[in-house]
Amino acid sequence: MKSTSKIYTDKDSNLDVIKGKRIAVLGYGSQGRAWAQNLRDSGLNVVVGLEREGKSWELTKSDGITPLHTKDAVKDADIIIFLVPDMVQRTLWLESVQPYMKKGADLVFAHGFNIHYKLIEPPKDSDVYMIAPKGPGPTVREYYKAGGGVPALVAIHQDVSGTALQKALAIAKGIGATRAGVIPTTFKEETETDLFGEQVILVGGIMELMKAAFETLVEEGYQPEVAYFETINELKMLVDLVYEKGITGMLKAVSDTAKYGGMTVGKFVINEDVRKRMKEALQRIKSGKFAEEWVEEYGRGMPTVVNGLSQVQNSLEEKIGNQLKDLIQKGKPKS
Ligand SMILES: NC(=O)C1=CN([C@@H]2O[C@H](COP(=O)(O)OP(=O)(O)OC[C@H]3O[C@@H](n4cnc5c(N)ncnc54)[C@H](O)[C@@H]3O)[C@@H](O)[C@H]2O)C=CC1
Ligand SMILES: CC(=O)[C@](C)(O)C(=O)O
Ligand SMILES: [Mg+2]
Ligand SMILES: [Mg+2]
Repeated sequence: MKSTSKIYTDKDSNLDVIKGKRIAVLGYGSQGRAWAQNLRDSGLNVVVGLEREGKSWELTKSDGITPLHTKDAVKDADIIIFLVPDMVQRTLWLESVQPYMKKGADLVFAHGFNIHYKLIEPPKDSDVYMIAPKGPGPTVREYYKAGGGVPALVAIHQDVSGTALQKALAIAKGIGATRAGVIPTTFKEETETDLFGEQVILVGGIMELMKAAFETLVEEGYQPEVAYFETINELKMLVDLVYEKGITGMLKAVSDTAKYGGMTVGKFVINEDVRKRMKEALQRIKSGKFAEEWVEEYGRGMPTVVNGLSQVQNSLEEKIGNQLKDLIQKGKPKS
């Protein structure tokens, strides 16, 4: 184990290093919309670069930010931030950024995928760095507006100017991340851990665990509504406890019966075999096999993602969840 050498906060970062510099945020989706608005509200000079005048274009304007065609946005930009989907970045780079950008402009990422797997090979005279928020875009915006911030990782791939870290921390401050904390990492560590996290726990692991538990109860004849509350809806309340008070806090809030059952049966279900598979999943990420497979899937129009989404949408648990939605919302505290 090697712990972090430093956690950066507001006092380690200074917006002045990038004040007045022209920042082009490419893409206006989950992260792009949050970053552009947070950076603008932090007093920085932001434009948004988009390929087409469609939905994102209109949204940008209605949020009070100037949308430009990508090539016009990058033309005068000092800092170019890639916030389009990972699989779109290479083509965007080759067709609309590289030929038009100012020599030596900074290239900035929110995830290391394209640099780490060498889908983008940046020019030698650019600073290349990453600020990777550890949370979804809408949360990055929501926390910032409320005076807080979502924690992030920073990494430097190329530091030609000698000031890449200061600039990365200034952007982290501009999006609110230093109000929480920013941990230094490498493109390799961020990419591999981010992919691992979303595959085995945050997205893949939790989703399959919820589905498997729900279906087990329903197959055994229990009412789907009861199964939904038990295996899907209540998860948020327990995760919230972990978020606020740690695993210990969660354990203290549940009954002794749940503590005993959880401690013994948890290990029986999530056993050594599961850990072996987690290692296998990590191995596929480290070897580049996962990246290769994903690039190929994307090239075929993402059939697995499209079909998977429609299967989830049409599943019994989603139907039950939708039926119970009003009732669940009614019980939530109004804040
Ligand atoms: N979604 C998230 O919460 C997180 C995302 N990231 C990273 O942030 C980056 C952006 O991801 P998201 O915000 O999820 O992207 P997204 O999928 O929300 O981006 C959509 C936006 O990208 C643009 N776009 C989409 N397709 C395009 C195309 N074919 N050509 C040109 N522009 C196109 C449009 O402006 C659209 O609004 C990625 O590197 C991702 O790994 C990092 C942390 C969390
Ligand atoms: C939200 C986030 O951090 C993820 C799961 O890694 C992603 O959306 O790629
Ligand atoms: Mg992530
Ligand atoms: Mg991710």
